[in-house]
Amino acid sequence: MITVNEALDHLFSLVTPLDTEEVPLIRAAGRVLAADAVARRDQPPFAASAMDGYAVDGSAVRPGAQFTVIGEAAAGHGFEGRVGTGQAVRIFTGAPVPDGADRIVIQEDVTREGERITLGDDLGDNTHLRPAGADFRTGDRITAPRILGPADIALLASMNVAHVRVTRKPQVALISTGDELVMPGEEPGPDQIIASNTFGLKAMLDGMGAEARILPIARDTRASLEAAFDLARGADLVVTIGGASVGDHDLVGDVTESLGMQRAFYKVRMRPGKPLMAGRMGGAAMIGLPGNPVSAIVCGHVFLAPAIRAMLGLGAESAPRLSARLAHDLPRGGPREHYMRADVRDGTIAPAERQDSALLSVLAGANALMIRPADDAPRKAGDVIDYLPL
Ligand SMILES: Nc1nc2c(c(=O)[nH]1)N[C@H]1C(S)=C(S)[C@@H](COP(=O)(O)OP(=O)(O)OC[C@H]3O[C@@H](n4cnc5c(N)ncnc54)[C@H](O)[C@@H]3O)O[C@H]1N2
Ligand code: MOO
Repeated sequence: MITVNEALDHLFSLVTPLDTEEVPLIRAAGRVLAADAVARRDQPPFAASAMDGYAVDGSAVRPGAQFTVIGEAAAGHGFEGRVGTGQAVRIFTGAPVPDGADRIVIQEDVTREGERITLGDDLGDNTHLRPAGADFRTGDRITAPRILGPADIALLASMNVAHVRVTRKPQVALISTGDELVMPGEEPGPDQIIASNTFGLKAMLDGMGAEARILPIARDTRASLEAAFDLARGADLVVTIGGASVGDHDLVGDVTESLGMQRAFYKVRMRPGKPLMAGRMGGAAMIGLPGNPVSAIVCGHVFLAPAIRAMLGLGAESAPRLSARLAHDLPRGGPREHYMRADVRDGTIAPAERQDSALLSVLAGANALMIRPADDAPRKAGDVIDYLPL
């Protein structure tokens, strides 16, 4: 059986960064920037006031100094003239600072009578002025690749970049397999359960910038599975769930082989997730996940997420790990790398008591997958151990 890292390397060789498309800014949040975006202007485009007050020549500012107000500068309406000796312009936040002025005295520090102002005693030395280009200048760049968050979107808008080039969304087809499954909301028979894995995986995939399609459940017959693969045409990645193991009704391996899949690997030395398979089928990458709900979601974090990031042009990297101190002693580990549902709090990590790969409630209550290497020696409380944050 191959290791998790070997399986990941195979997976990265099955996927490539996708082509790109241009989208309006309003559609760009969460997308991956695929080409540098370049500022089309300076911000601010002029020296601007940071406060409401009076614009004056800073060299004349001292307690008790007097000025004559000769006009007004507001945001969107600058003052056309020049501020001369002994003169001031009433100014508001965001307005262009008029020629001849290089300091704003805030209105709290001023007494005004008619057009005459007198400065107070405690003026400080802040000029309350934002120089032109203080935020960014024409030609400044936001470099690709980068997942565009709200601050990036605001910055792009401010740069007057209305369209950006992003990586196309990976199209993922999700196929549940099994006679026991019905969709949420349907009435299950006495031997049936509700399909959950496709829903959890779709949430994960859509959340990271892919577009996942849940296909109709494939029944445990070759014809039904073949029909599902037919519906998956056009996807960049086809993911099956269940039917991957060695039982008489586990058909995914056989059917994909007869449909021409070039298999890269089958079975990984990990727990949960052992009966994982992957390869290329038609124009798509194919990953067969084990059916146990926690196995499918754990494989989603460990394999699907890095594969999607690679397709989005974000590089071929395993899921980022953090580390914490063990809350209590652990006995010797097993022969497979073990991804244990765990709770991290204040730098300490405690694995959940129950680790059966069918227990979704335990997964939903966890905030980390603690990683015990294969054949891990017994551990002591306080030992540092890696985990994937959930
Ligand atoms: N003799 C052996 N038996 C099993 C082995 C083995 O090595 N030898 N491996 C076990 C391991 S580990 C796993 S994991 C499972 C995986 O088996 P399959 O991938 O074939 O999955 P199924 O048998 O189809 O389903 C397992 C389990 O999960 C439920 N399931 C399936 N799909 C869904 C879904 N979309 N939503 C919710 N639940 C789902 C299914 O009803 C089963 O209960 O095999 C072990 N057996
Ligand atoms: O690998 Mo299975 O996924 O241990 O339950």
